[in-house]
Amino acid sequence: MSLSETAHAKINLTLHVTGRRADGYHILDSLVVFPDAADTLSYVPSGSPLSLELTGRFGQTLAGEASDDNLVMRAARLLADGRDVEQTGRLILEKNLPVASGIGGGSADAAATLRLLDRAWELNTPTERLHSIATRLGADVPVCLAQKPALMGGIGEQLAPAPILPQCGMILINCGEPVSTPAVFRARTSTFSSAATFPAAWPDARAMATDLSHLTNDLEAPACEICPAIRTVLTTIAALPGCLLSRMSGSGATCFGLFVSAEAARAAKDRLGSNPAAESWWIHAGSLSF
Ligand SMILES: C[C@@](CO)(OP(=O)(O)O)[C@H](O)COP(=O)(O)OP(=O)(O)OC[C@H]1O[C@@H](n2ccc(N)nc2=O)[C@H](O)[C@@H]1O
Ligand SMILES: Nc1ncnc2c1ncn2[C@@H]1O[C@H](COP(=O)(O)OP(=O)(O)O)[C@@H](O)[C@H]1O
Repeated sequence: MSLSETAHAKINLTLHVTGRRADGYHILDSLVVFPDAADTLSYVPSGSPLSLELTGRFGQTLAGEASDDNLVMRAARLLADGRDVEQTGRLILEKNLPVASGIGGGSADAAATLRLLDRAWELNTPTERLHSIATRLGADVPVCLAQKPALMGGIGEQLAPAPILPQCGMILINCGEPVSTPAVFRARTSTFSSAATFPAAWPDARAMATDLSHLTNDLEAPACEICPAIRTVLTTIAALPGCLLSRMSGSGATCFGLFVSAEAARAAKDRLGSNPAAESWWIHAGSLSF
């Protein structure tokens, strides 16, 4: 019987860089949410050694890289490490999310692999061990394990519950240019922000957008220097009817717009049809998955 997992995109509603560790990694303070845009990872049992097939709009983007280097296969190997498990079966990754785009697609796939193979191989791995494996795979992988809104600290491994979020809609736009995360961290100025403070809950999307507008993504300015097309996307989103807030996610280049509802976000997406620049963009409109 085949099994599958949904790997939701990760969006940093805010991202403050508050410090830097001796090893060069940056200390972050970020409010993270998960919209309904996602990759899908499936597992089909077989007696053959574990393999990975890539499908979906962005499958070809990853096809040039060795399958063993894919975060899915790296996650599988780490999960099996030191366990009595035969690493067999077919993994099929439907890659719907743009690659190297600030929405943690690879991290979401790695986390989905840990959840999926833990079930498929009947490992019952303790949560703390899954978290520790996730941390070794990448700074964004731990938050993608539960795919729940979270306040992310440390370099990404410290997780606390997010404020209670209101219903809202979100549009995501990626201009198609991959952006290197280390390059964006390197391009930032040397100043650090303080950690953000949040209320316990927001009554509605407007109140949330107002509070978020006083906070920042500290990687947005350096990413715009590296990839000026991000500015065009941000301006386009901000001008959409009903947009409450526009901002870049992670290290870019994907930007999001907040709306009162998924319907409002979809209506705004329809308006983009008349924008010639949008023809080559990846655009998603929907809601947050709680
Ligand atoms: C910036 C963020 C914000 O959520 O998102 P993305 O832009 O990747 O989506 C993440 O911290 C990215 O997490 P992830 O993509 O897993 O990073 P990793 O593979 O662990 O690290 C890639 C590189 O980014 C830099 N890095 C990453 C995380 C961090 N807290 N400090 C850093 O300085 C380091 O140069 C590191 O070598
Ligand atoms: N399953 C995967 N999906 C996306 N990228 C992957 C995957 N496996 C390995 N990678 C590598 O990880 C890098 C970061 O990808 P990604 O997670 O999409 O970036 P971001 O966190 O900025 O959205 C890519 O450049 C790619 O080479």
